[in-house]
Amino acid sequence: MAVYTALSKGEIAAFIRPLDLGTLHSALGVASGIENTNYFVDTATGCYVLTLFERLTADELPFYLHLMKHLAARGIPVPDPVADDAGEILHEINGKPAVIVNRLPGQSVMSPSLVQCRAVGEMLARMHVAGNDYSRHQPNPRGLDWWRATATAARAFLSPDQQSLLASEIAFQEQIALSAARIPQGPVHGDLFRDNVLFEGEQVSGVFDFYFAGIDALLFDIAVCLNDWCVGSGEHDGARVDAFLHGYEAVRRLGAAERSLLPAMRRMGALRFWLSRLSDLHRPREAALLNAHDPTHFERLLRAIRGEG
Ligand SMILES: Nc1ncnc2c1ncn2[C@@H]1O[C@H](COP(=O)(O)OP(=O)(O)O)[C@@H](O)[C@H]1O
Ligand SMILES: N[C@@H](CCOP(=O)(O)O)C(=O)O
Repeated sequence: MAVYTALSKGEIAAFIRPLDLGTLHSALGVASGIENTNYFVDTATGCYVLTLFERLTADELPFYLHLMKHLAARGIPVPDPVADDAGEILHEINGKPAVIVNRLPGQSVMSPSLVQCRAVGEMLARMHVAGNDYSRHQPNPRGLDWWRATATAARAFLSPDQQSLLASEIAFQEQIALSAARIPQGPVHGDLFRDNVLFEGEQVSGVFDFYFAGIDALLFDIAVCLNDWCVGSGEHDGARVDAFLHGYEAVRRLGAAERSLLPAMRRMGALRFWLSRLSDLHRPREAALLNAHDPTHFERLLRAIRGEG
């Protein structure tokens, strides 16, 4: 994120007191990320991340928080929300919903090796398998309805050529929606970019930022990853794509229908992030620290996957 809500050390100390996390040693606002306010919080018992939700409401959060608990309980290295004495994992601070999770070890890798691409593919498949029996349901919050609404709002900022690309891509995605609904579905992370994964050497040590998760085609997650992890200077880096898919399929094989829908899903992933970046750019929020992402990157990628690059 950014730090949208500044918290004093005293406020953070008061927040963690009922959670048995020990004395507060330090609290540092985190500059990366764009959705929520995050603080790295170190206490006598360990290192944690405190997140204040700036857009999501308390009603919307249980799907994400329980998904993280579900995956953590099955050995996936994801943040595990800390419960209070009553077993409640969703808290409140300054009138906003808040959660505190363990800080995962490792670093994000912006230029992943083939071995790291394979490792993230394998981890994604493990997440998909582990999420198979997750019982809560919520549609992908960045699905068709959201694209339509966001495209309408973004239109004023686009050239005629961009408007026509947007309209034609949404029409294409509407056409394939039925086929996409017939391939394997389950909880998807929805935003598994390089900055949401941590590595220790070649091993994935953490996957975080589940706040765009929902139930959707598992292939959507694969497409989002290929669009971020396996893109070099052009549309895609074939060696990285192969490494990622080999890793994924070592755990979960793709069906024939999934394979044939992959290019369409990659278009869907590019559309989704083009739209969200446009929306963030043109409707920026107040933040003490905020780094906006470039929408034109995904416009170019979308054109390239459509064969118009
Ligand atoms: N559980 C965690 N363990 C380690 N680092 C984390 C964890 N959660 C967040 N971070 C760090 O905080 C930064 C911002 O988190 P992120 O979830 O991307 O924010 P936002 O939801 O605002 O986009 C990340 O880039 C990462 O460095
Ligand atoms: N990954 C998205 C932006 C979402 O921000 P995050 O920091 O919450 O991952 C993008 O690159 O557009």
